[in-house]
Amino acid sequence: MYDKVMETVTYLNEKVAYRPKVAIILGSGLGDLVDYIEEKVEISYEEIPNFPVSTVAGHAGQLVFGKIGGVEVLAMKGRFHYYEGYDMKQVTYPVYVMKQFGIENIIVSNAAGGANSTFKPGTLMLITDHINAFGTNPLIGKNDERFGPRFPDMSETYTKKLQELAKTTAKEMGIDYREGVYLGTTGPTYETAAEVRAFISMGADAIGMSTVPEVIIANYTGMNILGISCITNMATGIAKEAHSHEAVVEIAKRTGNEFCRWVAETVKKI
Ligand SMILES: O=P(O)(O)O[C@H]1O[C@H](CO)[C@@H](O)[C@H]1O
Ligand SMILES: Nc1nc2[nH]cnc2c(=O)[nH]1
Repeated sequence: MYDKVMETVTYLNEKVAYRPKVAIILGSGLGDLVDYIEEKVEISYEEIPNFPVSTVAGHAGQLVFGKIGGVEVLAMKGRFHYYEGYDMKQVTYPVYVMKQFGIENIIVSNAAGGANSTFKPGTLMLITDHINAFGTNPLIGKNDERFGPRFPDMSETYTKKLQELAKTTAKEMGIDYREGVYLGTTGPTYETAAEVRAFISMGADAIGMSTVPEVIIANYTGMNILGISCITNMATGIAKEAHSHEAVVEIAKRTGNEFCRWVAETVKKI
């Protein structure tokens, strides 16, 4: 794994002159953030040695290097999900690459169902913590100390300093946001109403099918982490209507403008 990651890193080092300090993983329908990136260099996942490829609608499958207000960034337009059939090492492969590429800060975003009944579709939620309901962990297997420790601490997974930065920025910009706990499941089914009731009793405010594996690896490798969920629908049982991924992507795109403005301004201060 280490050699493969370094092969990918070498390729990127040769391909682009950028050396970003911030990476952004864009969730379903949130790809428009790349419109805020100037002097872009785009690379398709297909071209990158050892990189998986995206198979989900709303996930383009490109690394986008460039600048937001002078700050060099790397945006991942399209992520990998466990339900696509990738194993956890493949799902989290880009995070290993980002870290070895020298990136110290990661912003993870997602489209998620609202489990907190005070939320509504379009709410932006700053992730304060998460619950791993995948039933597995991307760090299972032999540990490579070059990446991180065998037993990573997760007592401050979502970096307090970055949360404060995002909150101050939101207040300055008049952006409305909430805070809460993201629960990640394998999908690809949306939840049953009974599962949603169980997840609420566990402390979930938002439910999705991503983010947790990436964050586990980012924390393990020692990155600073900021997470934002875009609530695209209320979770099953709270919502009256059935879910569809098309509706998820549409709401994410509609809310995307606020999300993009918020992330872009926050990035400038990192
Ligand atoms: O988490 P992201 O990739 O934003 O997408 C969310 O939306 C999709 C379901 O509609 C799932 O992939 C879920 O995880
Ligand atoms: N698991 C899950 N993922 C989502 N992604 C967007 N909405 C939802 C949802 O309600 N549940």
